[in-house]
Amino acid sequence: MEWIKIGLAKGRLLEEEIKLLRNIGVDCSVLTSKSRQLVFEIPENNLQVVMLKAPDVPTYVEHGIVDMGIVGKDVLLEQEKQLYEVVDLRLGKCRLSVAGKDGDTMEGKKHLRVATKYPNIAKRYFAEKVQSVEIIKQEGSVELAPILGLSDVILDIVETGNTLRANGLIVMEDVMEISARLVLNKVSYKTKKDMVRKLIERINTEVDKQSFNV
Ligand SMILES: Nc1ncnc2c1ncn2[C@@H]1O[C@H](COP(=O)(O)OP(=O)(O)OP(=O)(O)O)[C@@H](O)[C@H]1O
Ligand SMILES: O=P(O)(O)OC[C@H]1O[C@H](OP(=O)(O)OP(=O)(O)O)[C@H](O)[C@@H]1O
Repeated sequence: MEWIKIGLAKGRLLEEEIKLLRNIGVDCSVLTSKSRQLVFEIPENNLQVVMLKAPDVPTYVEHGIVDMGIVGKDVLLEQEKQLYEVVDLRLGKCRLSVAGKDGDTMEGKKHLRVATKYPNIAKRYFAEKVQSVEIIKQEGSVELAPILGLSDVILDIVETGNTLRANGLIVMEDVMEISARLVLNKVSYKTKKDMVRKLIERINTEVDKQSFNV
């Protein structure tokens, strides 16, 4: 049997990813079990599902270990892997923003210290603004950096704004809107064309239906 292999980001996007699969007719009962299993087979839908850490999704897709994957646009922009981005799934919506201490300004700063989990995005963003920067790579709790004096600003995800507010920070500039994307291995698109196209079509129809309902 020919399988379509799909890599899902197993963090905060997972629930919405599973809902999307369920809505296009995939039997997701095995995926909702609380087991530590990472690879699942759903033979009724010829689907193999692999649970990945979000930043690893593009790597597995680029190498063709999975045919397709679901991951945030932020991760795609940071990594710039060789793959096709085929559908904006309009889930996992948030923004990438530059934030700093309430009352601070970036104006007139000769050299700006930027703490972020997204060093490549930050480098490109500030280069375009012709702003000289020192990028300080973080793994999490990025909001701490300006509070404790490690950086002047952060470039990070903002969803509700709760984390910024709770730490006395404000958005200084919005960089871009983010949502999850369906991405495709370039070879799978050719070798599994019919299966892949059908799946993309079903996903597209479902995304349009959801957007219409909003
Ligand atoms: N409030 C948010 N914070 C972070 N990511 C968000 C948020 N809202 C939506 N996203 C999207 O979800 C993705 C985060 O998924 P991920 O699984 O890495 O998050 P996580 O559950 O915070 O994982 P971890 O704690 O391991 O970093 C981001 O790449 C982004 O596209
Ligand atoms: O605007 P909000 O709704 O508050 O969401 C944004 C926060 O969520 C994310 O952090 P996460 O929870 O992933 O923790 P982390 O600091 O470990 O990355 C992100 O890095 C922000 O800190």
